[in-house]
Amino acid sequence: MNRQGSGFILWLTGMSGAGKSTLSRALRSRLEPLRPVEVMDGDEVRTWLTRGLGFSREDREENVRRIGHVARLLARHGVGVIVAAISPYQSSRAEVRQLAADAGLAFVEVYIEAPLEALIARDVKGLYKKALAGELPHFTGVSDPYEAPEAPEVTVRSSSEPLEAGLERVLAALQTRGLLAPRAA
Ligand SMILES: Nc1ncnc2c1ncn2[C@@H]1O[C@H](COP(=O)(O)OS(=O)(=O)O)[C@@H](OP(=O)(O)O)[C@H]1O
Ligand SMILES: Nc1ncnc2c1ncn2[C@@H]1O[C@H](COP(=O)(O)OP(=O)(O)O)[C@@H](O)[C@H]1O
Repeated sequence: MNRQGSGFILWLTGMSGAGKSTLSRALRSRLEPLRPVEVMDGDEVRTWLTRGLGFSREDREENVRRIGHVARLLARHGVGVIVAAISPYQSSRAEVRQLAADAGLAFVEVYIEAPLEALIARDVKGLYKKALAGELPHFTGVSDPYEAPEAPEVTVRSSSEPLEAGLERVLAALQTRGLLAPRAA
């Protein structure tokens, strides 16, 4: 346990449009009154921390590694860090989980699952249309792999359950681990 007792990394993984940003915003609203919280969203992180990285395997691994490093720094000081990144490779997610474990920090992996057909139908950003037309190489789920987690702490099925249901399960997972209490003074 770290000195301040309650820093953690809540890692949301899933394909584009699965609902990572939506769930992270909902989680932030619920957690903020209780404790310090930061959201690290792939889209935003790529504008700052990992600007210049692309979507090759090597670049995605580097992206995830840097996010994991900063998340650990924050969590070590008692912040509840919510990461929302596709993070498609099992080995990368295992690496950041290990980083957290080495620092004595809780790591809670949340898999946001939705069938590809549902994501194509949603297509919030119009990226699937482009990818299916062959205009976006290395697009996760279409022309690039997504390795689903085998044993995530929580699975959220965003195409078949309301946001609130998944949200409550994630909060319950934090509660069970004693991570919802306000940070000790
Ligand atoms: N080729 C390709 N594949 C997947 N996603 C793409 C791609 N090109 C751009 N985008 C946009 O980048 C966002 C994903 O960035 P991440 O940092 O989360 O990706 S990763 O974890 O490094 O795999 C992702 O955001 P989300 O839709 O919020 O997941 C997309 O908007
Ligand atoms: N549990 C849910 N039930 C129904 N629709 C959802 C759910 N979660 C997310 N969505 C919808 O799916 C889309 C997901 O977008 P977003 O959160 O930006 O995904 P991501 O960050 O994974 O790319 C949004 O339009 C959102 O309203």
